[in-house]
Amino acid sequence: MSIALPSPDAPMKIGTRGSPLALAQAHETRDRLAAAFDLPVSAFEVVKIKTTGDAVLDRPLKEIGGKGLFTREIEQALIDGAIDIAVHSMKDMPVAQPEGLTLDTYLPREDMRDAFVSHRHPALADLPDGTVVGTSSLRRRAQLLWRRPDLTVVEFRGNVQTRLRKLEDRVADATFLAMAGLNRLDMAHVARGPISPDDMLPAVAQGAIGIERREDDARTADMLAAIHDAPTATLLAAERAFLAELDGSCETPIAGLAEVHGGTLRLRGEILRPDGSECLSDDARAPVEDGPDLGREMARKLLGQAGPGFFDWRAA
Ligand SMILES: NCc1[nH]cc(CCC(=O)O)c1CC(=O)O
Repeated sequence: MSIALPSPDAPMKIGTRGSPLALAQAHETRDRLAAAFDLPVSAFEVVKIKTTGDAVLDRPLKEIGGKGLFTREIEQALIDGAIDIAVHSMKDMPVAQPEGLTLDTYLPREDMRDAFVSHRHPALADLPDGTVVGTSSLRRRAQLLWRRPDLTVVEFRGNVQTRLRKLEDRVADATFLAMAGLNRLDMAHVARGPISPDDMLPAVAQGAIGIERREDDARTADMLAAIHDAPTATLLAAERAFLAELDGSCETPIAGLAEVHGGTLRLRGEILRPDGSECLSDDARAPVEDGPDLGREMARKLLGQAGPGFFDWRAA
């Protein structure tokens, strides 16, 4: 196989959102590609793209609505040929991609756990009755209220830096962030520590970076194959099959986590009512290659337990 590699004169264009975390993820992708092909980083150009989700900061995400809030403009740039690859947090990605695009390259998964962040309280378990916590994640809100109905949850939008400032301003006394994001920003020190998945099951695909390309772009496909992490793909195949069968989007409180130990895949899944009044969960094991089947089965089982009405609030 011989492929024409990108060069400083004809760089590969890497599309990304402009947030510090998105840029860190784009740079990690660039550095892995440069290392794999012994290219200078100047053979790559990082192109910042503003999305609807970045532009609208004054409303809760669920009100702006729609799938692909943080991805639509980036995927359009890919389709238009303005960029060659797009780097995404897999947890923000819908299960299906637009016609003509492929999303099947993953970097090695970072820490998939949520982090507890608070200036005033050392741990989630120590939060006094009635503490005000901030999150814009429907999943974290529902999980917190399920375990701790006494807590007051307030909307907390913005990037990591914005959220930390809101804690300082005492808009809330604790918040939750993905460990992966903090690690990639070299900001793990702002967390009191990771939260065990037993206490807060992470979002499907949390901590994984995915790289999207045009389906018919063979050179890019060949290059991406060199940095793809197959173990991460195994985990995400199970988790995203679970999500797909639930027809999940960012409007639905869903959690899912796959892990492989000794050749066996363990999948934990959870669906909740947004107000935390009900939580349905499952925990099952299967041979590694059966992860997607296990994900679909688990989703159907939970949907069966939920019965009609569980997701009715979505229609409102
Ligand atoms: N919804 C925003 C988002 N998308 C991905 C991450 C973190 C990185 C990751 O999970 O890979 C975050 C921020 C957060 O949850 O703290």
